[in-house]
Parts: sequence; structure tokens; C-alpha cells
Amino acid sequence: MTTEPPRLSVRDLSVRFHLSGGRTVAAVTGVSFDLAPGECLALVGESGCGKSVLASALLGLLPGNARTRGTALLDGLDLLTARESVLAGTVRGRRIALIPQSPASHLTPVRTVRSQLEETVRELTGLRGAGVRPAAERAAERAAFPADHLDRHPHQLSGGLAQRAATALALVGDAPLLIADEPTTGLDRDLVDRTVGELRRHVDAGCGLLVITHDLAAAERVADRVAVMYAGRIVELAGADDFFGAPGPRHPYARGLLEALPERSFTSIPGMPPELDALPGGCAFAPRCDRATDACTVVPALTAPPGAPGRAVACHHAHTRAPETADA
Ligand SMILES: Nc1ncnc2c1ncn2[C@@H]1O[C@H](COP(=O)(O)OP(=O)(O)OP(=O)(O)O)[C@@H](O)[C@H]1O
Repeated sequence: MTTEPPRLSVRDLSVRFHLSGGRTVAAVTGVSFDLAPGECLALVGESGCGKSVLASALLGLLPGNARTRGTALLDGLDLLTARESVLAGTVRGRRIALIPQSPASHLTPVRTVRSQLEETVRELTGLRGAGVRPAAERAAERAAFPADHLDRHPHQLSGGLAQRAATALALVGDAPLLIADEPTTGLDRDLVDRTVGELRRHVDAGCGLLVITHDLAAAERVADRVAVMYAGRIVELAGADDFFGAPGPRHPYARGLLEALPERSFTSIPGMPPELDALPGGCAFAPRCDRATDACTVVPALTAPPGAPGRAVACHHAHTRAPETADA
């Protein structure tokens, strides 16, 4: 893990979607975290908990019915209040690159990978003429996209190669911050391994990486720190070694997510997450939690538990011991 000052510093970020009929979706609530150069933070949680909305907020890609609050400073620039011309001209692709959730739909179907890479090189680097082709080929190489497939169209690529093509496009601008949204979804184990290895190489080369995933096994392989989201809030932030090893997660939801893995006890968490337009008062996990008491009618703050440096948990009844010895 790195000790450099954060590259991205998010404080109290909330996103609300205003729907017709006066309904409001609380997609992200009070999220705070830092990300340093050369560090990977994995943002994990069940589908619909707000992970992708958080990424869209950082990229200035929220739809018109969204309202944000808080700050998200990228090397001093507040991404939440920056003008669209600044985000489009200096941030997206240049200072933050997105490896998208569905690479196939991110690629233009009627053009070869080479032509899309070359266009991105011209747009993001200003290179012209003879320098464009080798720059596109270098980006492909860095994403382990095979040179002999560069003249193919997206429909001629496997899922894994489409993923690499999208990664190559993301790498063209040499952005110091990468956001990878579900980079391993739909890939077989072998490709998950390769994708994770490639992402980690970028981190080790100094990139900050925010990986959004519900694949905890992939998160374990790539992340330095883990942030667990539930119903739009971060409920636990921990170093990956502490989280996946001993003492393990402290929040009952985070612990349940880990225990649901086939290689652990393979026990799913009972119940369903709440609808984000009808959140219960108090702790949103309480209806599914076997530790819930009257105290949980008050939303718990994300605070550092005693004796656990580098960790923050939002629970009135956080676990304190290793999973093997934890009290019921
Ligand atoms: N434009 C929108 N208008 C209203 N609600 C939205 C909009 N976009 C997203 N949401 C809602 O925001 C919530 C969070 O969605 P988000 O896509 O961030 O979840 P996620 O954790 O990334 O899940 P997944 O892994 O399935 O993508 C969901 O309840 C979703 O329905």
C-alpha cells in the first residue's frame, strides 16, 4: 500500500434521482473515501447498491434527474461541480479512464479495433500522422490485446478480447486514475485471472484504481483496500488483508457477503436489500441482521472501531473477533 497523499478524495457524496410523482431514489448516501496513487480500492456490494452510480458521479455522467451533494476532489478539482466542458475536455479519458461494465456495447460495432484506438489516440494525445499507429499499437500491447486482432471488428472478438480492447481504449490517455466497472463479469476463471493480473500491473505502475465489483474473489486478488456498500452507503472500509484474512469483516453484512462465497461457508444472507426509494429509517441492514436491536433505529456512523487502525465500520453491533471464534 502507498503512503502518498490521496489522488481522489471523496467526502460525503450523495446522489439522489428525482422521479415523476415526487419519488426520490437515494442511490448514494454520505460516501467518503480516499484513493492514493498506486493503490486499488475495491467497491463491493450486491447489485443495485449504488456502485455504478457512484462511478458515474465521479465521471460527470449522471442523467439530468440526478442531484449530487458533497465533494470529490481529483488532484484538487471538484468533479461534482466542474463544468461539463472541463470534464469532457480534461477529465474523462485523460485524468480518469473508465473500463466499462459491458465492453462489447462500449465499442463501435462498424469499425475495427485499430481504427477506434487510432481515433482515441488522436483525440486524447493530439498526436497526428506517423506517430498515431505505433501509439495505438502500444496501448493494445499494454492491455494484452493481440496485435494480429487489431484489424478485427468487435463482433469478431471473444468476450475476453472485447474486454481488452475496451481496456486498451481506456489506457490511451495515460490517465492516473482508472475506474473499472465489473471488469470480470461474464469472464471464465482463466480470463478473470488475466484481467485481474493486468489491472494489478497498472496499479503497480502508479495508477489509482477503483474497481467496482460483486466478485469478492477478484477483489481479494487485486485490491489493497475494500469498501463495502449497502443500500447506497459504505458500511465498512478495511485493508484487504484484514478483510479477507483475520480478523475479517466487522460489519454483519460484510461478513455475510464473504461467508456467501462457495469457498467459505456458502451461506447466503437471508432477505433482500431495501428499495432505494423506500429506505427504512435507521440502519438499512437491520431487517436482515441477526444482531439488530433498538439501537439500530438510528443510522450508525462510519467510525473506526477501537484497536482497528485503518478500518471504519458503520454498525452499532460490529463483530470484534476473527470469524472462527466470533460470537453468534
Ligand atoms: N437514472 C436513474 N433514475 C432512477 N434510478 C436510478 C437511475 N440510475 C440508477 N438508478 C438506481 O440507483 C440504484 C443504484 O444503481 P447502481 O447501478 O449504481 O447499482 P450497482 O450497485 O452498480 O448495481 P449493478 O451491479 O447491478 O450495476 C438502483 O436502485 C438503480 O435502480
